[in-house]
Amino acid sequence: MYTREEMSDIRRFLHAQPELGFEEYKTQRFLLAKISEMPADHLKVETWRTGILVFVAGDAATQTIGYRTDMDGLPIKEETGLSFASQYDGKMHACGHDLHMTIALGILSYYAENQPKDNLLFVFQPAEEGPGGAEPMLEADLFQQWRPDWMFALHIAPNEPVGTVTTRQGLLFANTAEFMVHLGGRGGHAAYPHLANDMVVAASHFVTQIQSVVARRIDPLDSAVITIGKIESGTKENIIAERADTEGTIRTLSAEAMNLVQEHVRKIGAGIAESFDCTVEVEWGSQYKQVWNSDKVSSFMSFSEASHDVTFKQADMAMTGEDFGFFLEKIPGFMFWLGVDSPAYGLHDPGLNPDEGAIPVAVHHIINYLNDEMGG
Ligand SMILES: CC(=O)N[C@@H](CCC[C@H](N)C(=O)O)C(=O)O
Repeated sequence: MYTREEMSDIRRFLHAQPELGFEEYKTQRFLLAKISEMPADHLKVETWRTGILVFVAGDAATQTIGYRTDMDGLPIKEETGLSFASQYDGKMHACGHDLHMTIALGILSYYAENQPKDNLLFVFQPAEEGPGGAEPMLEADLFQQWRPDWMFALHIAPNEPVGTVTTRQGLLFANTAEFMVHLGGRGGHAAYPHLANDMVVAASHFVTQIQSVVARRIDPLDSAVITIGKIESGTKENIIAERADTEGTIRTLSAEAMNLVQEHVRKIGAGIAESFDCTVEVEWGSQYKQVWNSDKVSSFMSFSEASHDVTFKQADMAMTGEDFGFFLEKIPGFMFWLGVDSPAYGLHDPGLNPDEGAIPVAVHHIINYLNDEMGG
């Protein structure tokens, strides 16, 4: 089994070479190389696109338990100043997937040396940040052949100290939908606005108006978020822009609220086209299912509460999204947060700097929990 230092080396190597969704080629090669160094007697290893599945055969199996990690980085320029910072300009592991992969490898290295009683399936899943690897992976014959009876995963929590795990039964993460809105009008000279059709102004109205959907269309006792993370428009201060392209994401606690927000984004887009006499195209990107923890989470919560190695806290619902929700829609299981103590720089922040002390904490806690679940 890996030492703390070996796991730190693995994490730093992965951190230095983040790759975007379905481009995790070097990541996959590195993980396969690490797995190939482990005793292989009871392991079966297969690749699926840029992901990997490792089936660990139990010696008296009555069930298969799945453990999933995501693999991709984000299009963010790293600003941590760390010695092992990203070597790829404009890409960063800013959501902790480098830690998630290291923890999965750490647990796997233990079970490669210590055959478990039950079967285990280690799921190295690409493209969590987008376009979404969970849904097609779940449908793949390879996954179905080893389909686990239940499965779980973790996500780093920058706002919690190392040694803390938090989760809850029921809804943990929100429903999400990415959208792109393209507005097209007529460009022209800045001095003659009446002869043009300014898409900077149209896009500004669109962005402002959709905020009223959350304030005025959603039941205040329900919840929704609309964030526009990107706007591209124009070329120069004295040229009226003929195009504006916006990208955003919707988060809701309920499927009903998601349908309602999507309907109003479409309607507001059509209204902008009408009032600004321009064209509008609303495009939908990946849409993730909520992360719903089944009652399988209760054994993890009571095990963690009783554990001397971690402090357990009840989690609140979060508006983050996770395509692990697709697995949990079909297979019972749960997700939990792992404290990594980076309160000043959260998820998707160029300064995110998780404490690596969380890696051995997670590896040992999960091994202890799995052994307990397998009756060991
Ligand atoms: C945990 C986390 O940060 N997850 C991402 C998931 C991406 C969802 C999707 N690409 C979207 O933006 O709708 C998150 O942004 O919550």
